[in-house]
Amino acid sequence: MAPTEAEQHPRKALALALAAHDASGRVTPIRISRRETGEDDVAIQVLYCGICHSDLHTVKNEWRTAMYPVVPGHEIAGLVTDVGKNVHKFNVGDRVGVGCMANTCQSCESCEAGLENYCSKIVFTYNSRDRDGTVTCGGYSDMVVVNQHFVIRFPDGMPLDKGAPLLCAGITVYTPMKYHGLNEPGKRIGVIGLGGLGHVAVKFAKAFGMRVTVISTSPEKREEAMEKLGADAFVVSSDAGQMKAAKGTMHGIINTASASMSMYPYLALLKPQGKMILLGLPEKPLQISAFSLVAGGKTLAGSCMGSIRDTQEMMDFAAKHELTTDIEVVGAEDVNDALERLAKGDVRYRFVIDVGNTLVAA
Ligand SMILES: NC(=O)C1=CN([C@@H]2O[C@H](COP(=O)(O)OP(=O)(O)OC[C@H]3O[C@@H](n4cnc5c(N)ncnc54)[C@H](OP(=O)(O)O)[C@@H]3O)[C@@H](O)[C@H]2O)C=CC1
Ligand SMILES: O=C/C=C/c1ccc(O)c(O)c1
Ligand SMILES: [Zn+2]
Ligand SMILES: [Zn+2]
Repeated sequence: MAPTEAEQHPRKALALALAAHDASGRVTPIRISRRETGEDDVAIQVLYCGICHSDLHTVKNEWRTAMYPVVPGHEIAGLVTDVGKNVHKFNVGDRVGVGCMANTCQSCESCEAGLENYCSKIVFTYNSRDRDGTVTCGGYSDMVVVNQHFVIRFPDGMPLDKGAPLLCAGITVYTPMKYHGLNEPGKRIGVIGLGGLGHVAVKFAKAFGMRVTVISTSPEKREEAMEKLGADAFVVSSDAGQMKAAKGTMHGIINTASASMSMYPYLALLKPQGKMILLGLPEKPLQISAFSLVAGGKTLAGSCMGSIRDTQEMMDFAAKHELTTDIEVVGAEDVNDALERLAKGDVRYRFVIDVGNTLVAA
């Protein structure tokens, strides 16, 4: 494997990674450089990394932002291998994780308010311009080096493989539930899209004591949604009768659909003054009529990932409730197959790469 031009850190450690090189989205093994562990850094041996639909949008350049070669992965779980001299919170051997953010300015209004996820200078974990001018590489890689502020502690007893997807999918659904009052026992919440984010949304909503309706394009997910995940109701969005029966029943909806949609039938499911929180980031615009919001005094909001403080809170809440994710573990050699299956919705409900055992030099 030839070193690539991504090997540009002046003081560096070499790492093995899977990178996409063009909009086919196919990944191949490459060597990349990581900066040496800085004073405030934590070096982590990656053992597991979830495959988020954002990885797929990015490697296929659906958001027109790809800076190839792209090394995706922001649901990273592993072990600390080295810490900088200013790091006192973590020790070698600790079980840790990294989510969507690798750095922020830590001084703007959002950062000061503990909402780093809305920092205008955010450095995403991958495909983002880092402070030193290099492009960040994510967790489809055997090691990462991250500023200590962005490292999350795995609670005792939470498995690294099933816990990894909480670092993006988990915090992304937990945050809007917390900030929009969609965590109150007895309230009825809808979850659009039973995928990586959606299935975790159902689990958090049930842990909060809510009544949950899944709104899905996939009738075959009904039984599992209700019997395994604990959803209280399941509505097939293409079934006009089911959608009509569910009209006006929901206090809030968490919308995780990865593809564009007409919002009209979904907004009709909200009670008056209900809220829909958009999480999905489809490449094409959504269709929406003003009447579907104005007439019922409804709110349409967006939410992006979550703060570091909330991520740790979410992990601790999940551990307390024995809440993890439903995963299919794949080897590094099967990541392209997994990406193709994710594009088709053929996963229950998150692929997680067994990086530690399978991403090894040939
Ligand atoms: N806001 C944020 O901070 C974040 C946003 N995201 C974005 O959220 C989206 C979901 O991510 P993830 O859960 O990983 O993706 P998944 O592919 O795992 O799940 C998406 C689900 O959306 C549903 N869906 C697909 N197409 C349509 C459609 N045309 N109409 C309605 N529903 C549809 C499917 O569920 P079903 O079969 O039940 O219909 C599918 O399983 C992505 O766009 C991702 O980029 C991800 C993380 C953070
Ligand atoms: O999977 C999470 C991705 C979130 C995200 C939000 C906003 C944005 O511009 C991105 O590139 C990614
Ligand atoms: Zn993600
Ligand atoms: Zn900031």
